[in-house]
Amino acid sequence: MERIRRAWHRWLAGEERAAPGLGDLLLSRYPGAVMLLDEKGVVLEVNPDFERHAGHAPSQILGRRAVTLDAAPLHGGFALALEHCLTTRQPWRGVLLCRRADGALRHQTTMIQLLSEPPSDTLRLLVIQYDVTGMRERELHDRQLLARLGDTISHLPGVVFRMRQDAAGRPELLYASEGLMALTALTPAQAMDDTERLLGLILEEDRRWLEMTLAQSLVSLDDCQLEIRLDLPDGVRWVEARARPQRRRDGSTLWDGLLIDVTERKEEEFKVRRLVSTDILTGAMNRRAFFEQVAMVQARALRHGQALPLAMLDLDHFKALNDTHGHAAGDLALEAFAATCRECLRPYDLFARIGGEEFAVLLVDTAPDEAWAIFERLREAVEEIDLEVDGTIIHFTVSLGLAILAPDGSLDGTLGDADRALYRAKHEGRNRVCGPVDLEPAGAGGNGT
Ligand SMILES: Nc1nc2c(ncn2[C@@H]2O[C@H](COP(=O)(O)OP(=O)(O)OP(=O)(O)O)[C@@H](O)[C@H]2O)c(=O)[nH]1
Repeated sequence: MERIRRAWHRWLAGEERAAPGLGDLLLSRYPGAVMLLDEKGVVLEVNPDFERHAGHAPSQILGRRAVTLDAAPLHGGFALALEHCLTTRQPWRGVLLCRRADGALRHQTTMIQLLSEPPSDTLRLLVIQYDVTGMRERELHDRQLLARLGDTISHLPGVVFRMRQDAAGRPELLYASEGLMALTALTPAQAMDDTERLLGLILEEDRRWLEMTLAQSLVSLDDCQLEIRLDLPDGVRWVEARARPQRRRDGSTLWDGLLIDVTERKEEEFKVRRLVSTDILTGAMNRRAFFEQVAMVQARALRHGQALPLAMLDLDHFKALNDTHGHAAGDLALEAFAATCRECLRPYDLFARIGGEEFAVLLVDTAPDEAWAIFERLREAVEEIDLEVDGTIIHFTVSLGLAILAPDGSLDGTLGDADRALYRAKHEGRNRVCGPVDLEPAGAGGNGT
């Protein structure tokens, strides 16, 4: 600005009129309108390109007050800006809405600088304008577009987010759309303020899974996708998270992604999975599901080098029960037997119907030397079932064959061992537990019949 002022002074003094100097160059090359005003705001001179930029021929404005350019000449910003400059003797910068001769309104970024001309110190005002209408329209358009986009995002049935992980892996939520509130009852502002508050909702097991998945994606820079559970006041909800990583030069990573509540879908999936993996009569898992579940439990046990107690269970003289009381009574006995087993076992032990009246149990997180007592209690509980059929109380018993599944052992092989132990139990009189002799407590066995 100071350079323009000095150049302007030199130009006014005629120093640079003979050969084009900086002032002339500025005036002829400046991509906007330039005016020199007297202290009353009357236009004394304009730059050569004035008409192109301001939309008025010099003849229309020279000798007239500059404020006539203002869209509201009487009380518009131009008059206030000039007054500000004259009273404070400070430059003024701002955007003025001006009207061209053809009536079009244009936004002009305006700088007004007070000049005092020596030796008389006559006051002059230098006004430099640059038409920013296009820029403002684009800005407005972008802002409207962003607002519409924000509106659309806030109506999405999910959450759009951006998260940053610093080089040390510390996460920080940079953005979350409004959907976060419906999903977690946290506002985006609360979650951005305290990222841990949001991440703390993830079940611990799933948090480890999330961290592992993010770490893998970071290495491959592939999209990551996983399902995690959030522990919310109204229960656990399943959320599908998808995110794409972008590595930054400072070692941090940006994750842009989506969170979608998939609880209903998961519940349907569980229902279907339960149906295809469950025996309808007894509610026990079926043979196929048992093999799948045992493989998972065994994979975990392998990490800890744990052996798993397994038993085959077979109702005694079941054919006779069917023959005497009817097949329906047999079904009732099977149901009562399964219910008793579930009562005696813990929810995470695996209990399956392997065949007709043949069942299998795998005890999870149980030392082999504790197994015998558990199965013995189960045997006793079955013995105590009073099954009422058509006014008659029926009793029945079960024989159990115990075996130990080594952490890296074969399930088929161990089921074979348990089957042989079961055969022994039948052979030795039924209603008893048989198994490896080293596990057998002194005086083991049931009330053999
Ligand atoms: N009611 C009913 N009976 C079944 C079902 N599945 C198998 N059974 C019967 O279970 C009986 C099994 O008989 P066996 O294998 O001879 O054995 P058991 O009579 O129990 O004799 P032991 O096992 O030697 O004590 C057969 O009569 C089958 O028909 C079922 O779903 N419902």
